[in-house]
Amino acid sequence: MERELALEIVRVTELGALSSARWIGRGDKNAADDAATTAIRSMFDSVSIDGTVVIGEGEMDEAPMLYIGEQVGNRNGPSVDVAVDPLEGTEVVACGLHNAQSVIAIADRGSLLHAPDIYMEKLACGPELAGRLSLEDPAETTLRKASLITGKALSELTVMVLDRKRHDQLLATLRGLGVRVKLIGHGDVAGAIAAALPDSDVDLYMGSGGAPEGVLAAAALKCLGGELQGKLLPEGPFELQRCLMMGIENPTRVLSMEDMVGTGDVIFAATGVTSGEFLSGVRFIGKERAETHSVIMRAQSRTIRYIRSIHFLPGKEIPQVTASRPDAAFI
Ligand SMILES: O=P(O)(O)OC[C@H]1O[C@](O)(COP(=O)(O)O)[C@@H](O)[C@@H]1O
Repeated sequence: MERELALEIVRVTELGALSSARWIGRGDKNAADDAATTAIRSMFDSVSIDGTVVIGEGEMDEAPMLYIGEQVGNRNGPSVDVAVDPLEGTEVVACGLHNAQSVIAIADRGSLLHAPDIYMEKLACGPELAGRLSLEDPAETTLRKASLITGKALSELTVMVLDRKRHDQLLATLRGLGVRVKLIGHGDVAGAIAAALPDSDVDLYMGSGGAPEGVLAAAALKCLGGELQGKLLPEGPFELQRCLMMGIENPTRVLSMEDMVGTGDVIFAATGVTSGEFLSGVRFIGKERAETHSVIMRAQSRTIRYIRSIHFLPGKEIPQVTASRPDAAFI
């Protein structure tokens, strides 16, 4: 993949973020998601790829746009798989909370795992720990190994975890060991990435979240030299069947980076919608301008590029919040 493609991709996440940011704090997560999806779908038409969505807004019968199998791009470029979450953190935007992003990863055709929309157990870490931990180990063993490898005392390790009831047992173990726990309300793509950024204070990301988000995070971690191991958690025969239909033969085995993102090049881009672990959110400046913060990374070079953009809004197709919404009077 040409490196210039990274810049084309980040333009797409920027527009997704700008469009959904109009909906911050308006209590309407579907409208926020629709705005990002519509913007990203239209912007993809100008991107120089022959892309197929493998992770998107759902199956063709569930989603009008960015559905699994949809062709995107202007066909004037490489054949790639596309994983896209137009708005990672729909609830976050609806409630005006932290950690929402527009996220896209592209990789050579056939590289990205077709992950069903079910939960996945995740263990993510940075380059120092990559290849040296196992999701099969109990949490305590993982922490003790991490402590030995990094030379940090258990009390100096920081683990990021989604704040969910289902993680009570994990949290009890971590607290019992004396490690520092950073809880996040939503947005585990950013959470997993935090474990691998060179300037981050997070050592590990642990716990379960969405499987599609797991693949997106794995794409980012590949660009950072980190690792994400995942284990799908199908609940009941329907979800199990869904895994099989998506070509995952043994749905409960541990999935490696290679299983999730292949061995070739990957480009990952994200733009903050609300401020989070490593990206600031959209800031509207007066009536005509808005500022965005994005990251673009490429596995081949492992450069991490942060882009701050000041957009001139009249020149962009950003859907307005419609007058029928309760707070439209303030727009
Ligand atoms: O809220 P749950 O059911 O625990 O699911 C966790 C998932 O939800 C998120 O926090 C937000 O997902 P959405 O964008 O679908 O709202 C993900 O980052 C995470 O993987």
